[in-house]
Amino acid sequence: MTPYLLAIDQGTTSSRAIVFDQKGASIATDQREFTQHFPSDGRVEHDASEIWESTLAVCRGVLEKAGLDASDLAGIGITNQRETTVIWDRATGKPIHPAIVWQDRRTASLCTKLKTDGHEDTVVERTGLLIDPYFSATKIAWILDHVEGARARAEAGELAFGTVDSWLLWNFTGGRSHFTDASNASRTAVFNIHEQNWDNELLKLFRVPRPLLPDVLDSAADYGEAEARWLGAPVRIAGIAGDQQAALIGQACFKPGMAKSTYGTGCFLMVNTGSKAVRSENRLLTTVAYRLNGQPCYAIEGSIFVAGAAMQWLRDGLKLIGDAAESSAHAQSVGVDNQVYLVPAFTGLGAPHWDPHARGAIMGLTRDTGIGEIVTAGLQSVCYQTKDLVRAIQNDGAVLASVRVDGGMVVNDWLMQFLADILNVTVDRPRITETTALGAAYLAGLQTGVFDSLEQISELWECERQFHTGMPPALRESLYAGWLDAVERVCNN
Ligand SMILES: Nc1ncnc2c1ncn2[C@@H]1O[C@H](COP(=O)(O)OP(=O)(O)O)[C@@H](O)[C@H]1O
Ligand SMILES: O=P(O)(O)OC[C@H](O)CO
Repeated sequence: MTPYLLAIDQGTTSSRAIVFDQKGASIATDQREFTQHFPSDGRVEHDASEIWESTLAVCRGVLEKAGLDASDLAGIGITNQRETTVIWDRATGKPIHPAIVWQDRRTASLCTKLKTDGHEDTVVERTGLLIDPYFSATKIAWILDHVEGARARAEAGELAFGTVDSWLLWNFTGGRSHFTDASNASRTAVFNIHEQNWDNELLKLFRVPRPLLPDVLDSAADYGEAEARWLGAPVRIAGIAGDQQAALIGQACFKPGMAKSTYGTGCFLMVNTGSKAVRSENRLLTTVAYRLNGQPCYAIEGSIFVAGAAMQWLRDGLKLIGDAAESSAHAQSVGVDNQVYLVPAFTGLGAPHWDPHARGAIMGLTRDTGIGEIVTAGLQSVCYQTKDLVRAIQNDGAVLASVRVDGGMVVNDWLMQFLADILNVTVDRPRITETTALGAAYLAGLQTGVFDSLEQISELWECERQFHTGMPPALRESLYAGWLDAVERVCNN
């Protein structure tokens, strides 16, 4: 059997494809950024066709770079930005509206109304989520209410909804497969994570017609075949997971208590809770980490909307840096204790604050504040936000001895050291930081027989560097107290 696996990582800002071998080593990578559309305050859209075209381009590109043909692949694993909502016409395969991205806040007032009407408890109980514009359900309703005739067409079964995994699968299979996996379904707010099916009462509450929805499969499953016209030969699509869940798998966090934190556009901390769906008392989410052989494994998740996006804003919006990597030099010269706080609530605040109306701020400015202080505060905000999550997790009773990190930001040593310092938790950076794609490859590998078991996968994980705290407790406390004060000022709750 051919040992290569193609992982597609369709992220918020770029589409990536990586070929892995049977040892989990990456053979070649291809990546393409695509257009971000910000039509007005709080709105974020993608062109779903551009998502598909960029994905196809990187799949072709990576095979060329690896010097492989599609027939050399055992299978494809797809991982994706989650919650982002695409609705398309089943007959033409064309989207009826731009994709509404997970960061989009346009449904904030609808969410407030649903909360005021007392529905949040049912949603938390059944889905593990909260009522927030972040999740797909209100985005689906918004499209159906704003595209002429869409609601009637959805009821009549003429339209299909998908998160990005389903959209890519539909395109790869020429419209033959309309599926998603349990981890992606668990981010829609209409999937009952305990019963593992779409919840009729929630579908009614959010006004989501059942005929729109894909069937939900295990994360390692036979999803269909990518047609030969795309990559030159048919290839099995054998694994799907939301990108944060895929990172948990790529980090081999298979045992309860194991945690990973991913630093890309946003930051997502996840702790495996095994077969138990633990309900957070501190406004964290309960989610499906993965489902294998019909058995769901659950996780607690803290989601932060802006992490690397703050660096992008400093680079592209304020033009204070030419490149995200320049942030390290600024931070090294400024140091940790500069009293400037940047709260990057550009699209509201996620866990544990959940305030869609909050907006960003920079506080503590003095006459001698310069570019360095602001850039450093941007980096520090990522760590302070993680501390908010870790505190919530610890208040829920979890013991976090260490956290495995990944994502584009973790190459920044200064950031990783400050993270360990402020969390007072050991930070483990793996040798392979492309864990999201790796997780998708592992799922496809499990289904196609390239990998036998989760135990075998666990043995492939290797630590590249550990960061231990060296910060005096009093400094940690005073820095964090300043952050809490800054956050309180931007919240409207
Ligand atoms: N050296 C660095 N220091 C700080 N941030 C960085 C560094 N290198 C990249 N980044 C940030 O990491 C993010 C990219 O991470 P990535 O995991 O590719 O994101 P995504 O998957 O969300 O598109 C960008 O927001 C970028 O600003
Ligand atoms: O594209 P990323 O890596 O920022 O991840 C997006 C998340 O899946 C949103 O929930």
